Amino acid sequence: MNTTKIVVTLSGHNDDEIKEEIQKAKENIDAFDIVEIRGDVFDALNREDHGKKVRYIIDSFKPLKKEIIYTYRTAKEGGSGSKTTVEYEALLNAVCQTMDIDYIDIEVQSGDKIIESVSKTARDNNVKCLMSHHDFKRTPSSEEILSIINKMHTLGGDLYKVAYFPHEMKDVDKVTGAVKSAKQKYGDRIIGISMGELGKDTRTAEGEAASAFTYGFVSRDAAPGQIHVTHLREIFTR
Ligand SMILES: O=C1C[C@@](O)(C(=O)O)C[C@@H](O)[C@@H]1O
Repeated sequence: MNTTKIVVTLSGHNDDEIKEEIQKAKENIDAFDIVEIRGDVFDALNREDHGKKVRYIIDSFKPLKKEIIYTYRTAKEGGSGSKTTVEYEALLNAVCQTMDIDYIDIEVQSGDKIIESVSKTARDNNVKCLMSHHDFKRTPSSEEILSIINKMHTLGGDLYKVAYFPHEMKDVDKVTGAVKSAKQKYGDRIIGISMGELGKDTRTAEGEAASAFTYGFVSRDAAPGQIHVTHLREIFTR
C-alpha cells in the first residue's frame, strides 16, 4: 500500500498572495495531507510580522486537520533566507516553542551544534525533525547522498530529505537508488527528490522507491518540477 503523504508548499510572499494560496488550497483540501510554510519568503519582515503570517496560515489549516511543516530555506540551499546561523537557530527554536507545528525542517549543513539545539527544542515541544539537504545546481554521487542520509540518522532526525538538481538521467537514478537503499536501512522515513523535468518521476515514485512525503503546489511551484497537488493525489489514488 502506498503511504506517501502529499505536502502542499505555500510560498506566497504578501497578504494577497497568501490569501489566494490559502483559498486555492481550501478548494483542493482533499488533495494534500500536510501544509509546508516557507518562512524564508517572509525574510524582509520583522520577527513579529513574520510570526503573524505563520500563525495565520497555521490557523487556516489546523482546524481542517492538516499537519504543518515549518521550513526556513536558506539562500545557500536554494531558498530566499539570508539569516545568519545564529539567527537561523533562534528562529527555528522560537517557531518550535511558540507555533502549533508538527515538523520543523532543519538543514543538515547548518552545523551539529545548531542541529542539537533545535532538535532538543523540537522534541521538548512534540515537533518532529525533518532533516534536509538540497543542491539546486547538481546531484552529488550516490556515496555522498548516502553518507548525508547516514548523518541525518546519526543526528537523530525523524525524516531524512534530499533534493538535488539533475543534468542527466544518471543523476535521477542516483537519487532513486539512494532512496531504495536508505529505506532498507532506515525504513519509511526517506524523501528523495530529483528536481526539474528530468526528475519528475521521483515525485510520484511508488513501491520501494516511494518517498515518505512528496511536495506539490496549488498556485505557484516553489521548486523546479513540482506538480499540482490534485495531480499528485490522482496518481497516488489510482
Ligand atoms: O525541500 C523541499 C522540496 C522542494 O525543494 C521541492 O523540490 O519540491 C520544495 C521545498 O519547499 C521543500 O522544502
